[in-house]
Amino acid sequence: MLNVQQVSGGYSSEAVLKDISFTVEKGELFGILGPNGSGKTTLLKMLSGILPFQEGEIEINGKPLQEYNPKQLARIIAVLSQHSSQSFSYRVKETVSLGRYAHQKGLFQTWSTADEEVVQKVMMQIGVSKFQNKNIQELSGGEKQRVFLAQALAQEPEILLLDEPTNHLDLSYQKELLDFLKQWTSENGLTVISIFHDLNLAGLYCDRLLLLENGRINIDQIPNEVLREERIRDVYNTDIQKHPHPKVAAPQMVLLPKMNNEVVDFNIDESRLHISEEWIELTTPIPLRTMSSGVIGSGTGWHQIFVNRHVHKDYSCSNHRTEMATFLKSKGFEPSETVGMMTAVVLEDVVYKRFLEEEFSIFVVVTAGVGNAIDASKGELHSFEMTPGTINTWVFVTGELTEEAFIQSIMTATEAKVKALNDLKVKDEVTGTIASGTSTDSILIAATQKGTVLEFAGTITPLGKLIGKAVYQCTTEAIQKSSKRKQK
Ligand SMILES: Nc1ncnc2c1ncn2[C@@H]1O[C@H](COP(=O)(O)OP(=O)(O)OP(=O)(O)O)[C@@H](O)[C@H]1O
Repeated sequence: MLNVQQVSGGYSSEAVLKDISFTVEKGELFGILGPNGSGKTTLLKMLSGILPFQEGEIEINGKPLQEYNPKQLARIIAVLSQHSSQSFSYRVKETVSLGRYAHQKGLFQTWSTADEEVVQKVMMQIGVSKFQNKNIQELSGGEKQRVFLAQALAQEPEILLLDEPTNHLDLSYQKELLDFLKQWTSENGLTVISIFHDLNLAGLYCDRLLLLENGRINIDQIPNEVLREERIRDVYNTDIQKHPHPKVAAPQMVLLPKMNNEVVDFNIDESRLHISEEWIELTTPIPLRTMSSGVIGSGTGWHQIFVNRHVHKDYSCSNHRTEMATFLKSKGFEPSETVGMMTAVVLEDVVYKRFLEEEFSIFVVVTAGVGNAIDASKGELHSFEMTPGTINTWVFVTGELTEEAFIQSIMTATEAKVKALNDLKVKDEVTGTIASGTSTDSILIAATQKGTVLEFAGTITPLGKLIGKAVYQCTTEAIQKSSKRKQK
């Protein structure tokens, strides 16, 4: 549909764009990225035919751009630039109707029924019909943007060129506009070429991205390939990190603000632990990076309060998250800052241990009972039942863990727990075999993310060795304590 071959050019003798080649297929949502001054707007101007280029060729549907006259070009390409400062005093419908200019025929450019139909349809689709009789000056920035989009679409173009379309739009309008453009590309075959400053929106919506750097193409590829950490860090000269979007298979980049990585001068030990009959609590002076399976605060996050709450073994788990959040609030804990777990174990039987290495320390807290012990390899012989957690393991680390180390910490802690059950010969009562855990165990790994970088936490790494030893000892002692209590 659009073919750009070895285009170079700019505003004077010195070329702004150098040797640009790419193609865009019909129905693609194609994003143009690049730092300030890299040539994005210049490229868009050349594609729309308003800025001549000195070398190369731009073809639309196989025909060179220069061979189209302005009216022919306007039937193929519509441009939505940043209109926010435009001050024409037209009514909304008149503004949208200007988009029909290229389609009007004859000497007097008469307004046809077809023109009226297109304008009405587009206004309805974009949601501007309701203020069609208002003066455009009376609209908000977001509403104006929608009117100009309606004008561009009333042109019934094959290609829509956009210069930062989401600029000035609030979150919900950004999403609405891009959802809408995406829908038009897939349903109506519209080709959209748009400049983006927001890499995350580009990554989320575009089929392909072209990254410009100093007037040249750095890469023209799918978003996941273009939005690589090293590349974006180099081209934009800033510190960023890439993460997967939580719901969609799209890359997301987060900025890393300048941080002071001062050594933490607080310990995580028993002095921070408060144990009552109702709950065990540990609070830290700064939020810790967490990975957990808690009822509240599960997944990865940053949390400052850690609560292990005692509930009766017949606790109804039908609405446990809401009930737990209400409980936390009633005790003065902010649920968004808390990792909260539940256990039917008597909290007095908690076991905790702290181990120190030269550069880091760990503090492990375990509550354990084995009333519903299960052999994980034979779980299928059990019916599914939600019961409050029985072995709850907390691992606090003063150090900076990589993502890898977080996951390995969970593995190491789990392996140590399984070994403790194995050595104590805890049995799965249904299968009669050695149990590997209980049906609702929970785990928390929480790290200060300051000080020593701990890259790994496998069983023979410095961190893994401590986690394995501490979890094994704590779990063993906690099971022994609760078993003794049962025997009494
Ligand atoms: N009308 C003009 N006359 C002369 N030089 C220009 C003109 N417009 C832009 N330039 C120069 O061309 C280069 C590329 O500008 P362009 O506007 O294409 O960059 P951009 O990537 O769109 O930047 P931004 O992200 O800041 O909008 C810049 O060095 C700029 O100074």
